[in-house]
Amino acid sequence: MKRRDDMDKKELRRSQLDLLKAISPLEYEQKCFEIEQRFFRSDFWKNSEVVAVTVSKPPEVNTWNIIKRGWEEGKTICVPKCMPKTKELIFHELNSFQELETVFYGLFEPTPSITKRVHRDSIQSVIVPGLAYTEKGYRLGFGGGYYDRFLSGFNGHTLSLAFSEQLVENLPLESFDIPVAEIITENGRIHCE
Ligand SMILES: Nc1nc2c(c(=O)[nH]1)N(C=O)[C@@H](CNc1ccc(C(=O)N[C@@H](CCC(=O)O)C(=O)O)cc1)CN2
Ligand SMILES: Nc1ncnc2c1ncn2[C@@H]1O[C@H](COP(=O)(O)OP(=O)(O)OP(=O)(O)O)[C@@H](O)[C@H]1O
Repeated sequence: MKRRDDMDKKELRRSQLDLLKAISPLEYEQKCFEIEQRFFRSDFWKNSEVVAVTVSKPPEVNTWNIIKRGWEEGKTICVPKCMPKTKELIFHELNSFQELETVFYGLFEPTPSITKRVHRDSIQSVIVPGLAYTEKGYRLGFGGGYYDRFLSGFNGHTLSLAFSEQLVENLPLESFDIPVAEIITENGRIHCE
């Protein structure tokens, strides 16, 4: 039987996704632009040479321009690959969108045979994805527990990009949940620590 918190989370995921899907295309573009602009001005971005980021899929905040800007600025951009059996997340250096492949869930992942693996210790900063966040930086993800596992033992900087619609009063918290240090929305920056 599923635990009560898991059921809550499942419902929360569904309702957050519905909320995000209801953002109109023009509003989506504008908010993504504002989040991006604020992000590029942040110390997080300026001080990170090796950055881990997901390849976004709507209705998530768009990360494609961040990847491109990173390449322009000579940063090392690492993107995640899921290991479904162990629920482990590994990162590979991405230098072209053509190095991506679709493995499952309609998500883009690095093609392992043509990209170099980057170990966790070499990653300075991680942009952590999620569906909902509290102002303390706690996060509801897609449910794999991939980032919770990756972040336990990660000592670098963490940040999430979110629409203000993704900020919630509270979330069902569990012992393994690791908060992100800051959140950038179209309206401002939240310092969580
Ligand atoms: N763009 C993007 N890429 C990303 C993430 C993300 O949030 N956004 N991830 C962030 O972690 C990882 C992928 N996360 C995943 C999380 C769960 C499942 C999955 O298989 N889910 C179950 C349902 C789980 C549930 O609802 O309880 C399934 O579909 O069977 C797949 C991928 C890595 N890449
Ligand atoms: N550090 C960990 N060690 C072992 N199991 C974990 C850890 N973190 C999470 N899990 C397991 O992973 C499952 C999914 O966790 P959770 O619902 O918190 O995922 P999520 O935060 O929504 O997803 P993600 O971290 O991928 O964005 C849970 O059943 C949990 O037991």
